[in-house]
Amino acid sequence: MGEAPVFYVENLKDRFSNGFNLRFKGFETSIDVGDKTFVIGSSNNDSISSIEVQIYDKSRGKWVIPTVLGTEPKRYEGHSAILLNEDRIMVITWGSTPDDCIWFLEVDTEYVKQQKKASGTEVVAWSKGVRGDADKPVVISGPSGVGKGTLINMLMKEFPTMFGFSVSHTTRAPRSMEKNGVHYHFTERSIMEKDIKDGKFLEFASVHGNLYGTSIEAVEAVADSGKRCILDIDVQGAKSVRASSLDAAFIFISPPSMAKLEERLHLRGTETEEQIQKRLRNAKAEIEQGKSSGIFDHILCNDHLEKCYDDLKKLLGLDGTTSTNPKPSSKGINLPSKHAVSKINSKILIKSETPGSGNPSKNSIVLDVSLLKGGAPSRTRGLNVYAVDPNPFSDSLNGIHKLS
Ligand SMILES: Nc1ncnc2c1ncn2[C@@H]1O[C@H](COP(=O)(O)OP(=O)(O)OP(=O)(O)O)[C@@H](O)[C@H]1O
Ligand SMILES: Nc1nc2c(ncn2[C@@H]2O[C@H](COP(=O)(O)O)[C@@H](O)[C@H]2O)c(=O)[nH]1
Repeated sequence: MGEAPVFYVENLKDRFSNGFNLRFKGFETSIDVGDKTFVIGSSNNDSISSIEVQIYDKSRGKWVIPTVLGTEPKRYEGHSAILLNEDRIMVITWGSTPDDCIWFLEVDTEYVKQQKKASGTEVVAWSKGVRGDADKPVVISGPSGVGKGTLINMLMKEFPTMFGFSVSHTTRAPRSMEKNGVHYHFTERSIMEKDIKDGKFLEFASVHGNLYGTSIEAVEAVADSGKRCILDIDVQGAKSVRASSLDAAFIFISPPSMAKLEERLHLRGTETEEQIQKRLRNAKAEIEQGKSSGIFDHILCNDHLEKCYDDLKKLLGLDGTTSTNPKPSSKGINLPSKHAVSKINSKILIKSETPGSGNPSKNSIVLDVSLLKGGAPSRTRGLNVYAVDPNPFSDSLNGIHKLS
């Protein structure tokens, strides 16, 4: 069954020819969501062009400038926009690189609703689209010394192209073998506190007397590399991530006994006796919470390391029953710079607006958004992009033949 293509992009200048004082100097699009019109426009200041958002509240007849969360798209020549699921606007920037051209402005997702409630203001949030099928992040938690880091290192060594580590920030001093930017971003408390206040952290917690936290940027960096993100965080952090809109798998590692945990901390030799005792006191509460709070999807006991590692791999589908070959990549496909966008079901057709510009496979692209995962406050994953051979007799996607 063919359906009429839906093209929501309208030019505000045609629609509101007078009366509204938009501060955009260049290109803008407007999208209606319920009783609000979201106007996305370029504001040019000499060399830099970035995207800004204004909302027209039709029921109140008022313009609102929302709080904009997340990193917004940079430098573009123009953009197309289309509404998805009544809660996010897909923005395709013109002339950006393949890795940087698909963005989502979330206007009514769970995350945005939470932020609106918390701030009492109008909020929208940017999330960059990442091509491909990277699986959801994995949160690994458990008491200090249980072996989280050891298990994660084994995983990253065996599957280097599959997993990426979310490098946390901490105010604790580096251990002798630890490198800044690799094991942690070692930082001063005042700087970290300011960044937390500025909304740069997905979660943070005071752990054993120091501040630890996962920046949104750390998780985004892994998603951008196309890898599955692994977070090594304490139980309080896991609880915060669980309450956030980051869709993740939560695994708790428990020790075989407190005596074994103490022995491991002593053998590791990275803390003073006083610090070890503090970590052991905290461990009791963490184990209780880990096992009973319902935060975690899975609990693994790290008694014998190899056995625990095998169990972890099974949980992650890496026990040989699932292919670990890299999934086909759509990373290299360029979107036509100036284009028209239409939507049928979960497929967005992008057609070049530059006539006679050569190979049709370069001009017509389909974005399949049926498997979107994640979103603000991190990346939106699961975007599949392919070139198509458009049927010249039909504007509907029924006539499209996949090329790649
Ligand atoms: N199953 C195991 N049996 C014996 N020793 C282990 C086992 N797993 C890990 N270890 C050892 O225990 C010590 C603590 O492990 P690791 O540093 O990985 O713990 P962690 O959970 O990451 O701790 P922290 O939260 O403090 O960073 C290390 O010396 C490691 O080699
Ligand atoms: N809530 C968070 N906890 C974190 C983060 N990074 C690490 N951790 C946890 O802290 C303790 C101690 O770590 P150590 O390196 O000092 O031994 C451990 O349980 C980690 O899981 C974070 O970003 N957020």
